[in-house]
Amino acid sequence: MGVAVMKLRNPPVNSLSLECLTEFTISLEKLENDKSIRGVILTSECPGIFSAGLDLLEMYGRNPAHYAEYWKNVQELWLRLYTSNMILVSAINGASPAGGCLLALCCDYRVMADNPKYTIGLNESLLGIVAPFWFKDMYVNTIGHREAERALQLGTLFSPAEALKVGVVDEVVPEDQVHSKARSVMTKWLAIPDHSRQLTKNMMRKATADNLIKQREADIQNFTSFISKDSIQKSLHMYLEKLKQKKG
Ligand SMILES: CCCCCC/C=C/CC(=O)SCCNC(=O)CCNC(=O)[C@H](O)C(C)(C)COP(=O)(O)OP(=O)(O)OC[C@H]1O[C@@H](n2cnc3c(N)ncnc32)[C@H](O)[C@@H]1OP(=O)(O)O
Repeated sequence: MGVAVMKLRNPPVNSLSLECLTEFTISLEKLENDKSIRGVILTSECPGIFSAGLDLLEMYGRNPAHYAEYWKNVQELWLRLYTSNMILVSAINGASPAGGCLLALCCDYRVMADNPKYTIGLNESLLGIVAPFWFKDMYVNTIGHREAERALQLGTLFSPAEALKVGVVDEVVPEDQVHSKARSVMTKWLAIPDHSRQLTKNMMRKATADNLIKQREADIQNFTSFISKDSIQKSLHMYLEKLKQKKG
């Protein structure tokens, strides 16, 4: 029925390394250019993890040129996903913090597995970093200003039930039904004529995408100088140590 399933596979946690981001963007571009494909189901092949978000090791201990290159690719993937003409449905079958949540938010519909161990949200402030304006814009578009304001400041990671309540996801289903539900949602969306659905999507999303497009270079500069700061590098170091210690 012209539907592709994209499975993220970058063990152990599907972090979005530079290589992973680049491959993702290229695959998406290929699908976008394949006229037989009308929809994509985005999911993960890593057990229990949808995506751990941006790769912290791409943002820690590197040089400014690397940070700039990395951020340019983060922007590129986001723009492609957010403005895709295809129907995107995410089957969120695991934890989905920060950049993982960002991927899901780009989709037209989000189905999440009902497992309280899986959380989702933009938790950047917990890491001592700040979600950029275009992450924030998409959050506001999805859950409204007040909820986004609170969730962004607190770095809230929502359980599936909370995520459903606040509107971060559209549906929560038993874990073994995530993929079948994503497929049935896709079938419903495929019944809508492409041209009217695409024009409507574009109307809803264009202003948010244009907001980044018109200041991409400044956003890269801003990221590079922010992430290069000693204080921010220290925060990332502490966060990485905390992740290690968690293992015991
Ligand atoms: C204007 C400036 C703007 C700046 C904005 C920058 C925006 C950033 C957005 C982001 O996406 S930042 C990344 C945020 N991600 C997280 O906070 C997730 C952190 N990870 C976790 O919470 C957990 O790892 C998990 C995903 C819930 C999985 O838990 P699990 O117990 O299954 O695995 P771990 O033992 O914790 O991890 C295994 C292994 O993977 C490493 N790792 C985890 N997450 C990342 C990551 N995002 N990047 C790189 N590496 C990661 C972890 O350190 C372990 O490594 P080890 O070597 O095996 O110890």
